[in-house]
Amino acid sequence: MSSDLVIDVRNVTKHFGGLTAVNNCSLSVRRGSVTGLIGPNGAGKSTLFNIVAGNIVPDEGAVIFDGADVTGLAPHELFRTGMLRTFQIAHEFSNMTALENLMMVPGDQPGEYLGNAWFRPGISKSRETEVRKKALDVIDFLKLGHVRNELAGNLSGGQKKLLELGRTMMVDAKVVLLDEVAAGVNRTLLNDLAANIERMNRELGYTFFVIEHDMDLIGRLCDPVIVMAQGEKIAEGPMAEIRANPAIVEAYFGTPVETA
Ligand SMILES: Nc1ncnc2c1ncn2[C@@H]1O[C@H](COP(=O)(O)OP(=O)(O)OP(=O)(O)O)[C@@H](O)[C@H]1O
Repeated sequence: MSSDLVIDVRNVTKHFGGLTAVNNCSLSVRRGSVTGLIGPNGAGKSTLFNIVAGNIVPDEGAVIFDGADVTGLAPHELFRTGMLRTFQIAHEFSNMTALENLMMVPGDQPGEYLGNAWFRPGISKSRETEVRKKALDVIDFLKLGHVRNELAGNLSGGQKKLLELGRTMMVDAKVVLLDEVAAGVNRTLLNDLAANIERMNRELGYTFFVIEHDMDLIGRLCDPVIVMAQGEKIAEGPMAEIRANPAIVEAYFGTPVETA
């Protein structure tokens, strides 16, 4: 075990019936890195990601998070250890403002929410003030001040993604799992989103593990990039190296990966 590794996937295998989606796969995410996971369709990326996030229990192998074996823990249990996956803002939250959404991030206890005395009559005023201040800091960091009182349901696709990122900042995640963050976001907002991920990483020290089909985004954000194919890790390195490896590009992408 190395304290440098925040996620350490060891010899993980997952079968679906007769199909081996993840095959004795080992990979790790270094603390402070933005690590990308790429590979062709059906390579096993989502399955591996779901195993790390606690949504799927592997048949074999272990997931070590921050030095502790977390194999088989449910997502809410992982949440409490500091591993967070961004999800689309749930439907019931779309009628709350951006600021309220941040204040509704779960706290340490199951069923507990950090903020908003309206939902938790017992919450102390000072606690609510503290959570509100934190939410405002997050809004400020992500430059969402102009929409802080806008209902989340009315935000643009990119603004919603920023708000999802903001929710991870409310609980000081040790690692953020980002799943297809570019999907449905236009280029301009994607730039904004990428810049914020970079700032969270460089200025605040967040670690990211990113699964993404957008190679430009992967190239911009991630180092290292891990390549999976047929359930196994086949390469790891800076995107420039991955792109320059004709065997990987041709065998696993079919066509050369365009340079950003
Ligand atoms: N719940 C499931 N039941 C049965 N087979 C599954 C299940 N989930 C994934 N698979 C299969 O496992 C293999 C790996 O799928 P997975 O979704 O992990 O790949 P991926 O690399 O994420 O692909 P994509 O880039 O297309 O999302 C595929 O052959 C897929 O059909």
